[in-house]
Amino acid sequence: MALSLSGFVLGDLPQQLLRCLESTSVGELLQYAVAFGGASVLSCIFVYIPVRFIYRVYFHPLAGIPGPKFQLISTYFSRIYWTSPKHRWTFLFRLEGWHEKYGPIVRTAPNMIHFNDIDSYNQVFKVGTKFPKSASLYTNPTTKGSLLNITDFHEAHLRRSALQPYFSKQSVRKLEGLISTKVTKFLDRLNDMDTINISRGFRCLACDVITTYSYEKCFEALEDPEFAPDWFRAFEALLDAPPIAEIFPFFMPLFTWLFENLDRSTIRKISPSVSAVLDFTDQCRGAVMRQKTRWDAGETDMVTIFAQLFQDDLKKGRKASTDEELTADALLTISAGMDTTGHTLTLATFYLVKNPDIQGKLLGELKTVMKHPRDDVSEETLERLPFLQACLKESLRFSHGVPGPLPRDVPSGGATILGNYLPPGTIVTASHYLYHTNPNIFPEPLKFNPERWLAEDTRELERYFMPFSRGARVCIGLNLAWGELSLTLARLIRRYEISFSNDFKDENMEWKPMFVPITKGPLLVTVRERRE
Ligand code: HEM
Repeated sequence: MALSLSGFVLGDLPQQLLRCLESTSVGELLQYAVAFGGASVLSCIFVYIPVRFIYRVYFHPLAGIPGPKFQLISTYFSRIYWTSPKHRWTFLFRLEGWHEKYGPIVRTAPNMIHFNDIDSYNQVFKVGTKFPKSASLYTNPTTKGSLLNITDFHEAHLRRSALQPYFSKQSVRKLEGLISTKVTKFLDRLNDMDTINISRGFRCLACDVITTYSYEKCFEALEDPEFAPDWFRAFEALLDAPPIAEIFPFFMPLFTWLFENLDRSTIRKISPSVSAVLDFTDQCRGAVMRQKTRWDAGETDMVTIFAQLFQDDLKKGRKASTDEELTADALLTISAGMDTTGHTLTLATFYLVKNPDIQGKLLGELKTVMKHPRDDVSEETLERLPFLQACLKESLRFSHGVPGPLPRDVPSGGATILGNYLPPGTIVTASHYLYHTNPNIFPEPLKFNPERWLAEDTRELERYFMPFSRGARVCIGLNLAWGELSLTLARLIRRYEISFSNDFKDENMEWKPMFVPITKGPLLVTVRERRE
């Protein structure tokens, strides 16, 4: 029987529909479903998407902001395009070209703009900013519950102010002996290795510093014969998440839920990397929970960055962190401190080996405060060495911290950027990479040239230098990072003659802008003790 819709009277439409369905065969129903589905897809392709595109280009509140039109077709289309093998990890570099073509403000998605203008950067990334972190990026399940993912200002301020005292310059100075001990261990290890994957070595060093510093429990990554503990390789594998996770981000919570609820041996069979990361998370949870138990039992005299988070702060109205939040922050401090510091030291070493004249000048300066190659030195002394500081700044400029784009939301009430009104909810983005490579500020930006930091007036360079980001969400570990960077680089260069290993190629240092920059391959070196 043909399904007739003609006789329906609105009042008893449900009954009529039921009767009609009863007398319809399954085959006919399927035919209708296919026809309906097909019609929907066709009207979506030929009506909905074009109409929406025309609206976005000509009538949307951001229509006046120039930018590539193909970015306005569909978010899914863009995600598929930018995760395709040819274009994956190239978005950041394409931004450069767009800014050249369209000017300092570019519309990069229907509801998103990117700006390349230092005054606007300082407007958005300042202390007391009204632009919160955007949930469009800070929802990564691996950092769920941690400080990094908090978008609410008040909540972030409470969490930061509980952690910050442990990362003040004074606190870091007190634990300088700890950093020095780990640096000595790292340097001694290099002596008995042939070809050294120093990219991993630096990360293991940073891991051992931050875990000892955070909760007394050193993870002993430097003990691994190849500087490659299992969990560490797993992190490397996971950083390169499959494109499908980027195209359909809403599947991520489902995967996370699945992995949280399957038993570990099953997960190991499905994905050894995920299983190793979960083991590592358990290790972090175990370390921080052991401390919490001791704290709750009244044993408050211990090294921990979590002391304040273990308890309520009634005065400020902050509740003690949950076990999940403590675990997430433990994981965050390790991953945030390990990769960024490791990457910067890798680039510093690469450029110093590549430029023997620069290395020679640095060595000369180091000899003025370290008479013998194996001498220890304090950070305070190193702070007075202008060329070392210049080399570190140049390495940080090349490493970018988090290259971008970093998204922030326009607050209620809207905002004006570069003369353009942006309605509330617009996502504004900025990329540290573009400031660090601005040729008007850093002539020959891709040349490693520490001398630029020794000019008489470097105020303009400093204005464009933000490897630790700026403002309300500036890196919490920057004092610790400076301590690690200066002590490690100074003692490494003073103690060893370093050469590239035969297996090393310069292309290894090309990098992909994931959330942090990841080089194409490792820095492989050989070392020889300086005999003096
Ligand atoms: C060379 C070393 C480092 C660089 C270049 C660096 C860079 C950065 C940058 C650019 C951000 C802002 C990210 C964003 O807005 O999404 C950040 C955040 C953060 N960094 Fe670092 N970092 C370094 C070392 C460290 C260390 C050693 C720690 C140790 C605890 C650390 C802990 C953090 C934390 C917890 C945050 C999140 C802050 C928040 O969301 O409020 N970082 N870092």
